[in-house]
Amino acid sequence: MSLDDRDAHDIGGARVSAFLARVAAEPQRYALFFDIDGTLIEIAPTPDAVVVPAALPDQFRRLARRFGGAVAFLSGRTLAWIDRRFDAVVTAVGALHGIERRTAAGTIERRVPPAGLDLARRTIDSAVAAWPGVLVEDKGLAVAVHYRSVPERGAVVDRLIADLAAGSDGALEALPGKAVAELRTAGAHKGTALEAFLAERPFLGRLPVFFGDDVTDQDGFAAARMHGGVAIAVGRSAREVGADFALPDPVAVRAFVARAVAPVREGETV
Ligand SMILES: O=P(O)(O)OC[C@H]1O[C@H](O[C@H]2O[C@H](CO)[C@@H](O)[C@H](O)[C@H]2O)[C@H](O)[C@@H](O)[C@@H]1O
Ligand SMILES: [Mg+2]
Repeated sequence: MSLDDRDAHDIGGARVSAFLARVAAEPQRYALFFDIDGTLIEIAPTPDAVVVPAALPDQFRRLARRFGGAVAFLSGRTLAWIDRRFDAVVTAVGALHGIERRTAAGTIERRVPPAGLDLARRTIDSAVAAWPGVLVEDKGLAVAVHYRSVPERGAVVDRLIADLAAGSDGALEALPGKAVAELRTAGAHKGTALEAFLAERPFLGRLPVFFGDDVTDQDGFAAARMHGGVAIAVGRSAREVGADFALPDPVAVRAFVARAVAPVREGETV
C-alpha cells in the first residue's frame, strides 16, 4: 500500500473497510497483531471488571488457523491473564508491553527483573496506602498504578512512577496509559515484540497489521509501518497516535475478526 492510499483522518470510513476486506480475503499475505484493552474489549472501571465476549476466544482460534498461525496479541496484560481470559487459543503473545513474549512455537522469553523493582514496589505500596481509590496491579515484571476512579490523583501517581523510573539508572521505565501509570522492566516494547515475531515463522515475509488504542501502542504502530505494514488506531484519530487508519471502537474490531474467520467474497467490504 502506498502512503497515498491511506487516509489518516478517516475513522471507520470506506478506505479502512476496503483495506480490511483485502486483509480478510488474503490470509496468507498478512500477519495480524492485536492490542487487548480498549481495542478488542471495552475499557472497564477496574482491570478485573473487563468482559471478554464469549464468542471471542473461539473466533481467535479460527482466525489464527486461517492466517496460518500469524496472529498475535500485543498487550500490557500478563501472559497468564491473557491465556486465562482467551482460553490460551493464541500462542504468539507479546505481553507486558513486550517484556514477556511467547513465540508462535511456544517458547517463552522474559526479561530478568532488575534489583530495584522490589524496593520500587514497596515505595508504591506505601504511597498508595495514603491515596484511597488508587489501585495497584502487580504484574511481576511491571506494576500498574490505576487512578480511573480518582482522576484527581493522576498527577501524583504519574510523578511517583516517573521519579522511580528516573532513579533506576535505566533499569525501569515509566509508561503512562489510560488512567494508569506503569513502572516496568526496561528493554522491550510493543515495537520490539512485533519485530521479533516478524523475524520468525509463520510471521516472516508477511505484512503486519496492528490494531491498538493507546499511546502505549505507538512503538508497535511505528514498527508495523516500518515493515511495510499498516497501523489501525481504535477509538481515536489515526493522526494522534501515528496510525494509518482508525476504527471507532472495539465493536468494529470484533466485527472485523468475526468477518475475517469466514472467507470474504470479492467486492465485499468488512
Ligand atoms: O496493552 P493493552 O492490552 O491495552 O493493556 C493496557 C493496560 O490495560 C489494563 O488497564 C486498562 O484497562 C482497564 C480495564 O478496562 C482499565 O480499568 C484501566 O484504567 C486501563 O488503564 C490493564 O489493567 C493494564 O495492566 C494494561 O497494561
Ligand atoms: Mg489498549
